[in-house]
Amino acid sequence: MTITPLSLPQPRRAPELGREALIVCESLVRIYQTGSIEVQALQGLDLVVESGEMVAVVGASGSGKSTLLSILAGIDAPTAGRARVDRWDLLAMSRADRVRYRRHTVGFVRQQSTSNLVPYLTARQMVDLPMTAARTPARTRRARSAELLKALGVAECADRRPAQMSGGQQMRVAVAVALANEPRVLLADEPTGELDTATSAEVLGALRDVNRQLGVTVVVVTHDPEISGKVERTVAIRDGRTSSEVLRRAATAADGDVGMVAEEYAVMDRAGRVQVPREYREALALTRRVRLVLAPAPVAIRPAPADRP
Ligand SMILES: Nc1ncnc2c1ncn2[C@@H]1O[C@H](COP(=O)(O)OP(=O)(O)OP(=O)(O)O)[C@@H](O)[C@H]1O
Repeated sequence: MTITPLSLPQPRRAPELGREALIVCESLVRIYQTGSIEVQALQGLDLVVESGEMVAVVGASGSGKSTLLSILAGIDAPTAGRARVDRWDLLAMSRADRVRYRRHTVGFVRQQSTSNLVPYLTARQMVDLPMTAARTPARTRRARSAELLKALGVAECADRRPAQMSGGQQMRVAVAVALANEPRVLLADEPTGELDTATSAEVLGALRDVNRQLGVTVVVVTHDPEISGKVERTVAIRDGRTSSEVLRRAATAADGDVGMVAEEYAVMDRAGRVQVPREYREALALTRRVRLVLAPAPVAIRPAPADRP
């Protein structure tokens, strides 16, 4: 019997994953242990975010989105794998490093706007608080609070307490608080989860401004198609792994109109594993064995003859 070998081009050396990136997660694992029960919230997740990007993370309930964000926020520690943000290795941080990291490198906004805020403080006092903890001089603190509240469109709330603000204003003040110490990364967990459509659009606008005008890298976990459909990159998590990504870019049509084009990509991990989307598997009747073909496209995936109906 003769076996036709695959004819492969000379291998190119794979570059190190995300060497220049701001956020790199590789084969990230988080196992929660409750009694004798183990839950694998993250099962080898890969994620690379470049400095200056705005990325939405989507996925079904329980897929591991909040776990990922808590790890990136320095609140939770991974069980295994690699996670680096800026110069920080999130698996090897001391307690003191973790405090520094949370104070200066990342800002975190939670879903309930009220849980981000202190009920008896004004917006100005709340933005001041993280800077006081970082021993920023009073004059700089005053200037930065005013600047941030203005940049987020809530300057008129400076002397108001949370109860005197709308849900959208509370969320924008929470973003200002998260940005007080000039972090490079803003992490937001379902920031529009409790808001109506108009207010959600307002908060999305604020996150975009933070990204584009202040140059902060934004990672936002969301179920809200208003957010995930409007950012340049949406990463989907399934069962604790990144399964696919949608990239959006502006394109000019033949009639000269500029519109957004969205392209979906499957994500391949370091071991070369790709999850073929269910629609493709069903449409092509792919089951257990598949045939990989190198030409004419770089790689085509076809059903193995025996698996064909
Ligand atoms: N502290 C914990 N202890 C035990 N299990 C946990 C803990 N936190 C999360 N889990 C489990 O880990 C898995 C992932 O949870 P996670 O909250 O990250 O999902 P999610 O995608 O954010 O879900 P949702 O969209 O509902 O917020 C779930 O099965 C969850 O029950």
